Amino acid sequence: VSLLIYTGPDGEKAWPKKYPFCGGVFQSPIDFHKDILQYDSNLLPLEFVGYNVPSTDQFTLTNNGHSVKMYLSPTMYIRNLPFEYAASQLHLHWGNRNKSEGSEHTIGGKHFAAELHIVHYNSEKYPDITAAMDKADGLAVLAILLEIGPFNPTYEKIFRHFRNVKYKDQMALVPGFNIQELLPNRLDEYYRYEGSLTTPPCYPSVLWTVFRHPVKISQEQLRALETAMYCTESDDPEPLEMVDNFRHVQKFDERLVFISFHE
Ligand SMILES: NS(=O)(=O)c1c(F)c(F)c(S(=O)(=O)CCO)c(N[C@H]2CCc3ccccc32)c1F
Ligand SMILES: [Zn+2]
Repeated sequence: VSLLIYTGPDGEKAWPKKYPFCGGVFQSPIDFHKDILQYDSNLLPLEFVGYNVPSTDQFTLTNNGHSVKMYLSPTMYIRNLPFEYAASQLHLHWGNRNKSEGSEHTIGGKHFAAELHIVHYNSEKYPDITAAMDKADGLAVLAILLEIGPFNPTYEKIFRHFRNVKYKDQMALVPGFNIQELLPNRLDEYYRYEGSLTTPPCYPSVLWTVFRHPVKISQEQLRALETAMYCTESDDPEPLEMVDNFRHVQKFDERLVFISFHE
């Protein structure tokens, strides 16, 4: 998927033509509203191993033309899921400077400003993410909803590098830090459902964990996210701003979302 388009004639409605799974079952994202939620007391707080990466290590941040993503190390993994899932990368979805409503998942029909995804693969069953990404039990993605509040120094450890990945295929090195600090405080309160990748090829291979509580970043940090990057390469005569890179919520019939908390 070179220049993944979210809007216009080649937008998300056209994805199924080239990527059949995008028109298939178990598609993400979805809206969480009360009549599809069911409390499940077996949903334990997630445990993270190796997330506190020393600053002597470095993560590669890159602009891949439709998101900004940071590669993580497979020494980072999640316990307390059906299998052990090793970290692969994190990336973001956002709106635009006039409409800061770029989250993919919504709660009661409400969009949040943006959404961080940390993509993991089932390292117990598969050697790498490429082998795992089209398997029903292949991926686990953590989703953190972002909203406006005070300046967030942990997010700034990534955001400060946006000026060096403005254009497609540019890269920057980010000193290691504790990735768990990107998550909300209540790791025990989340939505859980079986869904898909929200970009082509849209494989229905993702165990989604969407944390109940949003994390706050400042208006300025959000503005930087919404205005820093382009989908196009640095020498492209017609630059295309990287904005509104979120998929709209999908139909969710006859399915339930399990919640680890009492409303
Ligand atoms: N919202 S999401 O979590 O569904 C999701 C994305 F939204 C997204 F943009 C990407 S990607 O790596 O930028 C490009 C995918 O083709 C991935 N990347 C995943 C999917 C395929 C793949 C293969 C190797 C490494 C990462 C990924 C992704 F899982
Ligand atoms: Zn994503």
